Amino acid sequence: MSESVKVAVRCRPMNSKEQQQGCRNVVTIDSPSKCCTLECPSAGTGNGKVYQFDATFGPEATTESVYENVGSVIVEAVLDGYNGTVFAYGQTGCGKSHTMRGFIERTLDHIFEATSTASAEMRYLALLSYLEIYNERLRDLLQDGMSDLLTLKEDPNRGTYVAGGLREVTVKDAAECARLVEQGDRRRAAAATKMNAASSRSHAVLTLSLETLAINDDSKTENTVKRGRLHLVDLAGSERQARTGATGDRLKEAASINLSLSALGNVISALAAGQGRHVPYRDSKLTRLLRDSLGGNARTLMIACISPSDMDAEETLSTLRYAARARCIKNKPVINEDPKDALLRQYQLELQRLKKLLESGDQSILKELSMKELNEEEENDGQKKYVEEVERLKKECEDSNLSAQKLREELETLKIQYETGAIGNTDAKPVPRQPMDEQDLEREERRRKKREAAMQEVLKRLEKLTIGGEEQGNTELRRRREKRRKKLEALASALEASAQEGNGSVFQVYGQLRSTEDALKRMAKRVKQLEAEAADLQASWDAERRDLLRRELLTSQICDAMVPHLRPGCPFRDIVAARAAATWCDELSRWRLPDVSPHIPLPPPTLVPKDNIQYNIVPSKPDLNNNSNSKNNEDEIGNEADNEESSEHEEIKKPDIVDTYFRRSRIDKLLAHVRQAKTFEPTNRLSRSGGSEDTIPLAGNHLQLNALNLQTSASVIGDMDSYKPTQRLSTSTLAQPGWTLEENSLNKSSFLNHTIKKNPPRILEALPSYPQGTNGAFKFGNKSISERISDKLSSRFIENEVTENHPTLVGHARSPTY
Ligand SMILES: Nc1ncnc2c1ncn2[C@@H]1O[C@H](COP(=O)(O)OP(=O)(O)OP(=O)(O)O)[C@@H](O)[C@H]1O
Repeated sequence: MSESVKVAVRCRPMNSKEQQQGCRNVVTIDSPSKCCTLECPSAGTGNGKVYQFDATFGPEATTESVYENVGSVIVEAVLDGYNGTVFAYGQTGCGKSHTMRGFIERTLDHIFEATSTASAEMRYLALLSYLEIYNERLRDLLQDGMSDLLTLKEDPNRGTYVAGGLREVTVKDAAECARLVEQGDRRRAAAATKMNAASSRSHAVLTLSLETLAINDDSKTENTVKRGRLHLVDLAGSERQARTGATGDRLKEAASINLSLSALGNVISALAAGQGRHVPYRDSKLTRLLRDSLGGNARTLMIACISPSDMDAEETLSTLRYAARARCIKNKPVINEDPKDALLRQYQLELQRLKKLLESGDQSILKELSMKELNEEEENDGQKKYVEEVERLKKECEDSNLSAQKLREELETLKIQYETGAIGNTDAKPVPRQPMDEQDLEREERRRKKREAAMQEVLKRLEKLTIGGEEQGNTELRRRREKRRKKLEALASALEASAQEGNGSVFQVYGQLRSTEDALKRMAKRVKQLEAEAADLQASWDAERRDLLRRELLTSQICDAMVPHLRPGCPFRDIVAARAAATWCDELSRWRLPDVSPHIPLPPPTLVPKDNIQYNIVPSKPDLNNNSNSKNNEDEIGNEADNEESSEHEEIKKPDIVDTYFRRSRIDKLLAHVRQAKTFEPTNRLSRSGGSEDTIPLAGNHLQLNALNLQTSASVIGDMDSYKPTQRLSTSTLAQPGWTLEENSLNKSSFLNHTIKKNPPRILEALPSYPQGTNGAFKFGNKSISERISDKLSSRFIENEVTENHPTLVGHARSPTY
C-alpha cells in the first residue's frame, strides 16, 4: 500500500543577531490546524501565504515534542521491519542540525528501549554506519582513509547501498551508538559562515540497520528475519554567497551543496508531478542515496526547518514550497522479510540444523552422520601420517646431510603414495563395518556432546552479536515502552479512521491543489515578465517607426520643394515617378536614382566657317548617383582639348545656336528679366548653391554648359572692352565667386588644362554682371545694357570679334551676349 511522504515544519526562534537587527517575525505557526502562514511581500499576496502540513511546530516546541509527534512513528515502523527516513531540509542556520541531533539521540533511545524490553525469543542485530557526502564524494565518518573507495551501488534486492568498505559497527546500546556518532560528528566537515557559526558543509547520513528474528522453539514453523533500515539525514543548508560571505573552499562547498539540493528539489518536483515523469535520481549522490526514501520502499518524514525572520522570507517561501510539494510524493513501504544478505538468517539456519540433529530420533540421519564423521576422521589420520612422514624425512635429511636432490626425490615418492592412498591404508585393510557395539555407543555419545557444544557456541555467538530482552526485569522501562506503544497504536488507529473518512484524500487533494496553485502563480509571473518585454519591444518599434515616418516626410517635403526647380526637360518632374524609377543598389547600399537631367535634342552639327564661334550647348548629365567617372571626364576634356587643337585647322560650318535656341518669346522673357535686374547685386550674381558641376574646356571652340547655365563671368564680360587680342585669360581672372578653378595635373603650364567648375545659378542670377552707369543703370561700353541687348538681339546674334584672332579664348570671354 502506498503512502505519502510526511512533512512537518519546524520554525526556530529568532536568534540574538536577528533580534539586534530588529528583524520582523513573518511566520505564524498554528499547530492545531497544522498550518504555517508566511507574510511574504514577494509572494504577491498581502495577507500572507498559508500552507498546511502533517504537523507544524513553532519556536516554543521542543525537539522532544517534535520527535514524539512525528519521529517515533517512523522508528516504530523500522522496528517492524520497514525502511524509514527522516531528513531535515531548509536554509542554512535554520535548525536542521539542531533538530537532527535531537532526533538521533531520541531515535537511539527509542530503538534500544524497544529491543531491550522485548521478549526473550526476540533477537535483534543492530548495525550502525555514518557517512557524509562532501563535495559529491562519499566519506566514512566512522573510520579514516577508506573514503576514496566508497561508491554507491544499486541492487534490485538491497536497493541503493554503499560499496567499497563502509564500516558497519554492531551496536548493542544507545550509549555505544552515541559515542560513535560523536566520533563521526568530529570527522564531519563544518565551518563558520556569516549565517551560522557551525555550518554543516556536507550532507550527513546516519544509518541504523536493525534485523529482527523471533527464535521459535517450534521447528516446524519457519522463523522469518525482518530488516528495517533507518536513515537519519542532516542536509547541508541552501545558501546564498552574498549572505554567507563564503569564499575559497567555503564557496566551493556551497556550490556543491546547492547543486545537490537543487537535484533533490528536482527529484521532489518530478515525484510530486507524478504521471510517469522521469525522476532524475542520478543527478547527485544525495538523490541516489535517498532513492528508496523518496518514491520507493520507505516511510519518510521530511522536517522543513524555517527561520521566522523577514530577512529570510524568500528562502522560507522556497522551503515551504518544496515541503508542500514533497507531501505529494507517494512511497511504497513494505516490510523487508528474509533479506538474502541478513546476518541473522545465517545464524538462524545454523541453529535450526543443529537443533534438528539433536532432537531428531531418526537413526538413519545419525548413522549417515556417523559414517561421514568416521570417514572424515580416517582421512584426517592419513593426512596426519603424511605430515609426520614429511617431517621425519626433513629431520633425516638434516641429520644425515642428504643431498637436496635426494630429499626432493624422497618427497616426490611420498606425495605419490599419499595421493594414491598408500599412506594410512598400507597396513590397514578395509574392514567391514560391524554392528554398533559398546565402543560405538561411546563414540556416538562423544559426537552428540560435540554437536551440543557446537550449538552452544552458535548460540553464544548469536548472544554476543544480537540484542534483545536485556531489560526484561526493568519495570519502569517496560512501562514507558508500553505507554509509547499504546500512544502510537492510538495514533495509527486515528490516522486509519481519518483516512477511511476520506480526510487523507482531502489532504492529498489539498496538497496537489497547492502545488498546482504554485505552478500557476509561477506561470503567471512569467507571463507578466514576457508581457513587459513585449511592451518594451513594441514601444521601441513604435518610436523607430515614428522616426522613419518623419524622415520620410522630410524627404518628401524637400523633394516637393525641389521639384519646381528641376530643369526643364527633366523626365521626372514628379517625385512619385522618380521614386518608381529608382532602384536599390545592394553593393553601394544606397538608391540608384534615375537620370533627372533634361534631355534636349541638339541640332545636327553643320559646317561653319572656321572663324565662326560655335556655342554648342551640350546638355550635361549630372551624376546624381555619385557614380561619375571623373577619369572619363578628364579623358573627355583631354580629348576635347586635343580635338580643339586639331580643329583649329579645320573649317567647320556650325549651326547658329542663337537661332536655334533663342526664339522670340524666350528673348522677350529674358529681356523682361533684364529689365527687372536693376536691383541686381553684382556680388551675388553667381550662386554657389545647388546644381551640378559643369566642365568648361577653356581651349575648345565650343562651350559645354547646361541649358540653363548660360552665364558668364561678370568681370570677364566687364573687361571685354579692354580686352586685347593677344591677351590670354589668366587663371586669377577666372577665379570668380561661384567658380572654382582646378589645375590639371597633366599639363599645368597650359591654360588649356584648366577646368572651371561652377555651381549652376538660377537664371536671373546667371546674368552677367554688367558695368553700371552713373544713374545706376547697367552700362556696357557707352550703351545701357538694355540698349546693347536690344541691338544684339535685333541682329539675333552678336558675333564676338575677338575670337577671330584668338580662337583659344573660350568660356566666359566667349559667352553669348544678349
Ligand atoms: N528550535 C531551536 N531552538 C533553539 N535554537 C535553535 C533552534 N533551531 C536552531 N537553533 C540554533 O540555531 C543555530 C543554527 O542551527 P543549526 O546549526 O542547526 O542550523 P542548520 O540549519 O543546521 O545550518 P547549516 O545548514 O548551516 O548547517 C544553532 O546555534 C542552533 O542551536
